[in-house]
Amino acid sequence: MKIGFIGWRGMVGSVLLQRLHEEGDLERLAISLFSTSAPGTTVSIHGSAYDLLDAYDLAILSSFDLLISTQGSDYTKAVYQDLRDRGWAGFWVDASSELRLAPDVGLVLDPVNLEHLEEKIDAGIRTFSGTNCSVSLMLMALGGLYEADLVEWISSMTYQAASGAGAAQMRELMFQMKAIVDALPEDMNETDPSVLEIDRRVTQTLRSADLPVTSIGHPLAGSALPWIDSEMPETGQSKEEWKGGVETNKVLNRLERPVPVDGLCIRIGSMRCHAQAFTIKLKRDVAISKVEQLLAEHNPWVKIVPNNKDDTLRQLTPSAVAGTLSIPVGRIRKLSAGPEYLTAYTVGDQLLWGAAEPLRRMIGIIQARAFSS
Ligand SMILES: NC(=O)C1=CN([C@@H]2O[C@H](COP(=O)(O)OP(=O)(O)OC[C@H]3O[C@@H](n4cnc5c(N)ncnc54)[C@H](OP(=O)(O)O)[C@@H]3O)[C@@H](O)[C@H]2O)C=CC1
Ligand SMILES: N[C@@H](CC(=O)OP(=O)(O)O)C(=O)O
Repeated sequence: MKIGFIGWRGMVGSVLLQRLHEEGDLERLAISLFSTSAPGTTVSIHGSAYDLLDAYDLAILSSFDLLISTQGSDYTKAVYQDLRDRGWAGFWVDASSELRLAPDVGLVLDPVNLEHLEEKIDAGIRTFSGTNCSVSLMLMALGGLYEADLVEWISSMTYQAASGAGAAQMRELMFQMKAIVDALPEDMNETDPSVLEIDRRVTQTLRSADLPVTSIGHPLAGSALPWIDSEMPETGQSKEEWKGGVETNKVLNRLERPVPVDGLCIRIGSMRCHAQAFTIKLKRDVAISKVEQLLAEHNPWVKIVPNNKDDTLRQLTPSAVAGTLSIPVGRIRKLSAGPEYLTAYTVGDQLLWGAAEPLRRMIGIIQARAFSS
């Protein structure tokens, strides 16, 4: 199987490259790298030299059996249809949202929908997309409840990291934090200035025209932004909130009889971990011990965090989870609204399970299903 990778230099792409290297896939699969900006040059990555191929050369692209793109929607728009129009029948695996909702495109999240993905490959589907990061992370965390068909509806309130908006936003978040710190006296000690003076300076900095906001658009450090992505017509939802419902049901192959998923999506000053607080209406009263068992048994990455203060604050935070594949789920308890109302909270690295890891695993699934003799 001849594999080409476009977008390896970007944020999602470099995390994918790192994972391919860690798993030995990079060397074992002899992957070729493409570039939109510097074709013809040679780069050295993880000890191997790569001659970069031209990411806009349709003849070269169409000589590959599998193309994996983390280059973004604009690139997909620019080449994907032209490739298909010239008869290319290889596999296209894409991180962007460009093709996700097309009927003949599968959404990749194999710990949740492996059988469905295999059926699609067998049925001749050759285009697959990664799912929205909040959706992937929610399904990794709550897959056990969906699998047991216990979910009547879910409200998901998200706390999303800067990385979901892009590398420039992650950098700008740090510059905003620096501007805040720079506004405080250098010789500040435990008592001087007063906390009210500190607060005054912080607020003044956040409202200042000098605060760097070119990428994020607004102060995010020391603040929170309750709108992610564009506005959807009529419903009042942000596009990120809308994706929560549609993409969840597409991953679960339930577009005909969808489970309602809705809530507010909030950008916070976390670097690369999204957190989500769920209110779940169960179809029936299920004991907490059973809920925990279903969640824990669903996949090897989900981890139940006991609902106490110490475990929660040690294990269920972006600082504990960033850079790992772990999907901790905690704060699991029944709400006072009634025995069918459950709450839970999860944290996940949005560049790993939220973006790169499902794509990496899809390479192996395609190889096993379509290329093993
Ligand atoms: N499924 C999911 O959950 C998520 C998906 N995404 C999607 O993944 C796609 C890629 O996003 P992201 O990784 O943030 O894109 P980036 O902007 O980080 O990278 C995209 C491309 O930009 C080019 N580039 C230009 N300047 C630089 C630079 N200084 N450093 C690195 N690359 C540079 C590179 O192309 P070249 O080498 O050819 O010049 C690179 O491949 C998007 O469609 C995004 O929506 C993002 C987050 C989560
Ligand atoms: N929109 C997500 C990132 C993401 O997954 O985007 P997309 O659905 O376009 O892949 C965020 O900002 O956190």
